[in-house]
Amino acid sequence: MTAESPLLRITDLVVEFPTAGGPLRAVDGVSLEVAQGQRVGIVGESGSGKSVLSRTAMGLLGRKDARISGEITFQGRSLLDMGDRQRRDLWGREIAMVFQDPLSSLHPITPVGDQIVETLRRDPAMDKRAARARAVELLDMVGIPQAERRLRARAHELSGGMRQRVMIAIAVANRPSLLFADEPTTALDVTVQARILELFDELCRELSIGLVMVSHDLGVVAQHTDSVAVMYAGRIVERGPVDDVLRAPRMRYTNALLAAIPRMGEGRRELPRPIGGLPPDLIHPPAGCRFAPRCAHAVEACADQVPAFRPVPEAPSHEYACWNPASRPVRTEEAR
Ligand SMILES: Nc1ncnc2c1ncn2[C@@H]1O[C@H](COP(=O)(O)OP(=O)(O)OP(=O)(O)O)[C@@H](O)[C@H]1O
Repeated sequence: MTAESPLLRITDLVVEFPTAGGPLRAVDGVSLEVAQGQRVGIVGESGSGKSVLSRTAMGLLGRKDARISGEITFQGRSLLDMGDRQRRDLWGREIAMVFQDPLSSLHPITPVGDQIVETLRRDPAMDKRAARARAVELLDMVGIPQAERRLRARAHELSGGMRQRVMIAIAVANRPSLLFADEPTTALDVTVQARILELFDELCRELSIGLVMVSHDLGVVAQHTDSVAVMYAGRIVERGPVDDVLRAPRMRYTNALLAAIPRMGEGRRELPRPIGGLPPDLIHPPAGCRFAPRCAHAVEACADQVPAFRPVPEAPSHEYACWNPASRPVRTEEAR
């Protein structure tokens, strides 16, 4: 992550929802940076705050929806203080999004080609003819065969993988600098998933797009991101270059997440070990380390003192928040 001018900078973000039981802090003091062309993964158990964090960073969740404090800047401009119109201008041009379910994002009746053309024509310099030619190029670029013919197809006439490719073509149509992908391949079968993830890799490399990928799948993040932030109960508890964090995790929860991955066909001897216990109540979270009540390695400090981020001495961009960290890689061979 570059310190000078990241594409996206999130500083001390808190997102709190009012609920009948009291304020629920879904994101609690998160800071994160994404540089141009950098692929950042956000991982964590269900309910850890990944989607709320990314939806707030995209500007989909704002002060009207929740109590938000902290700062989010995109290319130096504050996203939280931006008016709706300015924000809409950014979407589809500078900031793009791909979600799990393309059917709900694509129009059911309008041919996909027209939907791409419409996105392209947000640029006033783009006439209809040029937009159509560019739409063919885009479908071709995302690996849709017979692109010219496919322009006329409607969403339901395409397979799940093709629909996700169309969504990606729309997302990158105006060469955004930042792309959010929330569980982008979860609904797809493994082979299609691999091709789509390779496509993201290519797009980030060739168009220098910064990518924020939310995923519960550590294997996907290990192979298709440069750095990773591990979330637990609204906080980032470990972060850094993906190879360091997932090969040599220090925070016990990251270890537990890795141990919980089911693996097939690798001749493994150990069975996946699901994380015991339940995530904490975010209205009344534990006082110290939030993972402590479920952690087999908890020491006295964990119960009432929040662990601060500490760098790993031999790899200082790898940081973790744990009072009793793993002293060396515990399950190195399983990280990938
Ligand atoms: N609009 C809302 N009002 C109240 N609570 C909410 C709201 N949206 C999310 N939450 C709560 O915020 C917490 C974080 O949710 P979030 O969806 O970000 O988790 P996640 O890590 O993305 O989970 P998953 O992997 O299941 O999508 C959860 O406890 C969730 O119930």
